[in-house]
Amino acid sequence: MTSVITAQSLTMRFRGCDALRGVDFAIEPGSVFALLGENGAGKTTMIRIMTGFQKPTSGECTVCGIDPTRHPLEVRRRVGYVSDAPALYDWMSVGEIGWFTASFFPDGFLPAYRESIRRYEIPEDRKIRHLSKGQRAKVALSLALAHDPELLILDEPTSGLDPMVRRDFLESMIDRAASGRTVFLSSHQISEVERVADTIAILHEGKLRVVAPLIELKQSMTELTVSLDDPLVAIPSIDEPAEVMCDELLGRQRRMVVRNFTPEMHARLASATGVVSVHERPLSLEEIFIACTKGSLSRPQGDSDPAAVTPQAAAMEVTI
Ligand SMILES: Nc1ncnc2c1ncn2[C@@H]1O[C@H](COP(=O)(O)OP(=O)(O)OP(=O)(O)O)[C@@H](O)[C@H]1O
Repeated sequence: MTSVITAQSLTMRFRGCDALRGVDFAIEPGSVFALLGENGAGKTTMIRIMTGFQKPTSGECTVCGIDPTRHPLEVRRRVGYVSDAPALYDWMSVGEIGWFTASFFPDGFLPAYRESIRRYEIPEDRKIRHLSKGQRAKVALSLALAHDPELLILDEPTSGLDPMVRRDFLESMIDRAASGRTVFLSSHQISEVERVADTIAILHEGKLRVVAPLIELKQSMTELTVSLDDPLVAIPSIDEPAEVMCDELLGRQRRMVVRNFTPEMHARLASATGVVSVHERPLSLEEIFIACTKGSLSRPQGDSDPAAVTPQAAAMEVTI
């Protein structure tokens, strides 16, 4: 299957800031792919590169098989894109902006746009500058969808929409994916994303911490609570294929979020000297997000636990 979007070692360095640090992923057609990340994680930068508005410092990206750096207009013709702050011509009316945009697309754009505007109950003769924030978002979405693009790229698509419209809109994304089209969205709204996305990527300080199908991601992450005899006791290190996403010491309890933790590792940990008990608990997507975005990646840390090891916990770790 040909990927709709690919990113290879994508890096974006602004003055004094590494917005993206070696990002790799590939998105297959017919999926709803959600890019999650805290403020400043690099989501908009990623989208600006994909849509040809930003040239990466290094690395490669393709969108619908096209390099957006070399052919930005071609990419923008093929995809539907709504930015986090859609720039619409304020002096046009809702009808005029549809008519104007239709001139860049094949026949069929204008009737589809007008139908969408009618469903959102926005008067065609109203000026863009007189629309509410939510109405502007609806106009931007209608413009992005009217040519029925094979790929829809949405930066914070639901900000400004009321809960009813938000739900309907996100559910319509599932229908798009079912018909073979692809949706890429960036969001902070984890509970909403969880309802619609089939693949999740979590970006933290410009680095992708995880990219995986939602179900697989949730099955692979576990929270470990290790009760200890003594807070200074050394416990066996958790090695590959497992990955410690975060690690905290709370009194005599070590709390870790671990990916790909196996029953053998559990048995080894539970039988270690000084370990009283080991409890495992599945995590919600929100808890996974917090575990992946806690702490700073720029601090010098061990390879197996790049997220947030407390100094005490790091000092206690031994390899067996
Ligand atoms: N043109 C620029 N010049 C300098 N720094 C920039 C520029 N654009 C973005 N950055 C920086 O790059 C980092 C990533 O910004 P970006 O807008 O991609 O984050 P984001 O994940 O979309 O955040 P938010 O959720 O707050 O919108 C931030 O630290 C930001 O300050």
